Amino acid sequence: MKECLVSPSMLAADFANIQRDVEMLNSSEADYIHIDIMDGVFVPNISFGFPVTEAIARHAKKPLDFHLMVKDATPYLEACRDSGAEIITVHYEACTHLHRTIMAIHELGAKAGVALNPHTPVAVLEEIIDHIDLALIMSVNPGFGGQKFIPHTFAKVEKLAAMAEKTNPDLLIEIDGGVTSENARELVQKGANMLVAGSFVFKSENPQDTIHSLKRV
Ligand SMILES: O=C(CO)[C@H](O)[C@H](O)COP(=O)(O)O
Ligand SMILES: [Fe+2]
Repeated sequence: MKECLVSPSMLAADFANIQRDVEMLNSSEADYIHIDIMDGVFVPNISFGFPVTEAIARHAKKPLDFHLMVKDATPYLEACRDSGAEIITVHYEACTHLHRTIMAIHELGAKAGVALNPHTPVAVLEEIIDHIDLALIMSVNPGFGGQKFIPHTFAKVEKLAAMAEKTNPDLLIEIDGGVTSENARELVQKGANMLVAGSFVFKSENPQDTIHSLKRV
């Protein structure tokens, strides 16, 4: 049995009952709370903005893991940190000056992550892997919750884990999109150590039990 970190995504929470859902996560075995920020430009959807993330932060007792699906993350990094972000993840595909962005996140005192879309090879991380705390492999095309897991993700996780082993063995390898108990075991076997789950947690009969089972794949 391998234990991994679980970061349930608030994208699948009931937005009319945010406090209730955050408190449910507080008393669960979740390690983080995943916050999806979408700008309607980098991805064809808009999720929620900082007034909402601040409300989440007011009630959250778990660290917040921000996933920025925005065309230009720079103007929002400080607001993420002010909203309690412990991890701030930006997309490789959206950052021209990725190294500068990673440094800016670290200067704010947060952990820095880089997310890769399904079509982006993990090899693009080669020159930045030593400078980041987390790599997020998207296992769906970003923008929406409740999509089907893309199986090619397994091979990407395996490649990334091999890369990380050489130079950054503490790297968090996070998988996001369509994660369920069906694919979680293989993801962890291939080297993932942090799972995001939105629909699978919030749409289940007992979200706390579901989180418990994901931690023990
Ligand atoms: O980044 C995301 C979408 O772009 C979400 O974190 C992800 O989709 C989680 O939702 P689900 O587990 O329902 O797929
Ligand atoms: Fe996400």
